[in-house]
Amino acid sequence: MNIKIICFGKLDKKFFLESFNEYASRISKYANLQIIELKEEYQKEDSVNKNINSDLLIEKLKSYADHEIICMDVSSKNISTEEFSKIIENNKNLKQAKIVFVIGPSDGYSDKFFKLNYQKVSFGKITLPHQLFRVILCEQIYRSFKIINNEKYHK
Ligand SMILES: C[S@@+](CC[C@H](N)C(=O)[O-])C[C@H]1O[C@@H](n2cnc3c(N)ncnc32)[C@H](O)[C@@H]1O
Repeated sequence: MNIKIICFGKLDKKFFLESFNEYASRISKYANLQIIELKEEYQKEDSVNKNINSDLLIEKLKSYADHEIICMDVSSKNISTEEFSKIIENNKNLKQAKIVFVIGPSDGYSDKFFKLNYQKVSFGKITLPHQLFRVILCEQIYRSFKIINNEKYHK
């Protein structure tokens, strides 16, 4: 199974990198994880940055039309870990499945992006910084595999 995370920028803090590497290594037992880092525009006005970064994302996602695309968005539908694991599990053929999770830009998604109606989910109504969110998303992906495989994991 192939899982991609499209996100903006790099992990530049040692503690985030170490945590991410730990979960990436755990996930590697279950899936092929690939991180695609886009260069974020942040030097212009917020509204301009938002459009430029969202347009970049829209272009990038065109290459993944054959993937299930899930955009992570604070203000969208809240889902539990079990519901999140179903998104992974519901891919009919786990070996062939291709999922892309998207971590959005710092200024959020543009109206144009929202109009494209990608599937969007939230891990709750708190806004997490994108580097920390990458770690949390990987932990939830790992946790999902433990649930799917009925394996023991600390609560
Ligand atoms: C710093 S946040 C962006 C916040 C932006 N102001 C907004 O309202 O979308 C960067 C990205 O992290 C992800 N993110 C952060 N907290 C999240 C949460 N609680 N649920 C889902 N995604 C989250 C989203 O993909 C978001 O686009």
